[in-house]
Amino acid sequence: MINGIQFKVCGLTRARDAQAAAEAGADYLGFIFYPKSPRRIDLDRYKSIQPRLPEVPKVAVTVAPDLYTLSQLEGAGFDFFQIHFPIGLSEEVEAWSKLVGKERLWLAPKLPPSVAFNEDLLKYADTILWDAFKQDKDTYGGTGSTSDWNAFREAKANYPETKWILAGGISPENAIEALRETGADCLDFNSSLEIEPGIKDLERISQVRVLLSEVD
Ligand SMILES: O=C(O)c1ccccc1N[C@@H]1O[C@H](COP(=O)(O)O)[C@@H](O)[C@H]1O
Repeated sequence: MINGIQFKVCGLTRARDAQAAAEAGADYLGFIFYPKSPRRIDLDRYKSIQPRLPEVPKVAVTVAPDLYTLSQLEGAGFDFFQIHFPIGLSEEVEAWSKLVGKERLWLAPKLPPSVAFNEDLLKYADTILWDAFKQDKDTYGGTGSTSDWNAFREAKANYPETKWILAGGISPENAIEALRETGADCLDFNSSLEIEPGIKDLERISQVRVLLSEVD
C-alpha cells in the first residue's frame, strides 16, 4: 500500500516481473488462467516459478471456472480468486463462494452498460472487481479499455462494506485521474504495463510506485 492506495499487478508469467512488482510495492500479484487470454499461464508453469515468487498475496484469475478447475487453483496455494463471469450465473457464484470462501473470492461480473450491479453478489464475495465490458462473448478482461468510472463510484458509495477494485485500462498515465474521479483505493494494472502480452515492462512497473508516492 502506498499513501493508502493498494494495487495489483496482473497478467504475470515470469518470476522477475513478479519481483519487480513486489519491489514497486504491489499488494497483489495476478496470474491469468483463462485459456483464451494472450497472457495466460498454465498451472504447471505457475508451479515451476512459484518457488521464486515474492511473499506477496497471489490472485488466480479465471473466467467462470468449473469446480474442478477452481479446486486445482485452490490446491496451488492462491490467496485470492478473481472470477470473471457473464451475468446470470447465480448457482455457480454460490458454489465458487462455498469452495474458496467469501473472503477470498473476487467477483468480476461482465456488466453490459445498461445493466445495474446486482447486489445479491455481495452475499457471496467481500470483493468486487470492476472491469470494462466488451460485447464479444469470449472477451472478459485485458482489453485495455476503461471501465465505467461513474458506475464504480456509485457502487462503491452504495456498498461501503465491500472492497471495490477498479480495473480496466488502468495505466501510469491515467491512475491519478482514476483515483480522483472514482475514490478508488485499490487499482488493478494489467496490459498497460506490458511490452507484450504476459511480459512486463519493468520501467513502467516502477512508475506506478513513483506516481502513487506523489498522491496527496
Ligand atoms: O488479461 C486478460 O487477458 C484477462 C482475460 C480474462 C479475464 C481477465 C483478464 N484480465 C483482467 O482484466 C482486467 C483489466 O485488464 P486491462 O487493464 O484491461 O488490461 C484486470 O483485472 C486483469 O486481471
